[in-house]
Amino acid sequence: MSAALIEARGLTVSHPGGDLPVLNHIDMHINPAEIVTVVGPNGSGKSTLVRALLGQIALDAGRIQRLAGLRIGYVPQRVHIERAMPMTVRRFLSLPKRVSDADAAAALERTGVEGLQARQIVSLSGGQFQRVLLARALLNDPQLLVLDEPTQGLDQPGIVAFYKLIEEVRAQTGVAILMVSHDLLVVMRASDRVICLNGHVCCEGTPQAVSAAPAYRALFGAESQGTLALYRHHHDHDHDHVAHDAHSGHDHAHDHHHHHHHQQG
Ligand SMILES: Nc1ncnc2c1ncn2[C@@H]1O[C@H](COP(=O)(O)OP(=O)(O)OP(=O)(O)O)[C@@H](O)[C@H]1O
Repeated sequence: MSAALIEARGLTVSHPGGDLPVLNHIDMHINPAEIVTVVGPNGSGKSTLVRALLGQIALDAGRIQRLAGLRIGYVPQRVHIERAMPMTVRRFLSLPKRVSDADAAAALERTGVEGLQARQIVSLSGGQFQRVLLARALLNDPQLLVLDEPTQGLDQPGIVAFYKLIEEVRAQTGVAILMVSHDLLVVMRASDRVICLNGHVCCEGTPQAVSAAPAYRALFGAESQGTLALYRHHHDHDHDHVAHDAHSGHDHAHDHHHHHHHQQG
């Protein structure tokens, strides 16, 4: 039996009207207390994967296995959340489920925004709102937090601070975290495992392995050079994790090296 919190096998998903599947035969899992980040270009199916894992959309094929009674805290993309409603932080934390004042206060404190209860949601900064969303997602004591582009709209210091907070929350609570993100550099530092998605799983493994993988570098081009450089810089003396997932049985069909043979004239 698998010890994973959630596991997908052969996950294939199409959207209505789309002729080709958005996700093709995805195999993935998340272990307890693990921080896993899904990266990929726009439209590569990241949000679709998250919604499929949450059981929000129908599958064409494959299956998803969740640990019995798995508690998930979900923070959808911020752009999809209505913020204009007049509502205090305190009331927002009691939606959809009523929570005690003590629990609300503890959650805000844990995410570094203690004392904001009386504030209107609309008056919060982007970073404060993100932390309030995280506080709400933590209220049901989840075993798995799912965050879809949690740092969208934050500035660089805000992004760094948010990932630091995520790591603290994981250390304190043992929650596993599945994130979708575009912040390649920061993601690489804050994740235990990275899944590079482009309709299928292009490559996956430790941040270091993924940032060196040809499929990842082909997908992200110049931006990937930055993450690789970062890894060389931070892991110059680390010889244990140099090998990437060549032995994991994942699809490396897109990892071809092209050797050009020049004929001598
Ligand atoms: N409800 C839907 N109905 C039809 N097509 C959809 C739907 N949701 C997403 N799609 C399409 O599926 C593809 C994958 O979308 P998805 O949002 O999963 O990608 P993404 O990697 O999260 O993109 P982004 O980085 O831009 O958020 C896109 O081509 C998108 O237009």
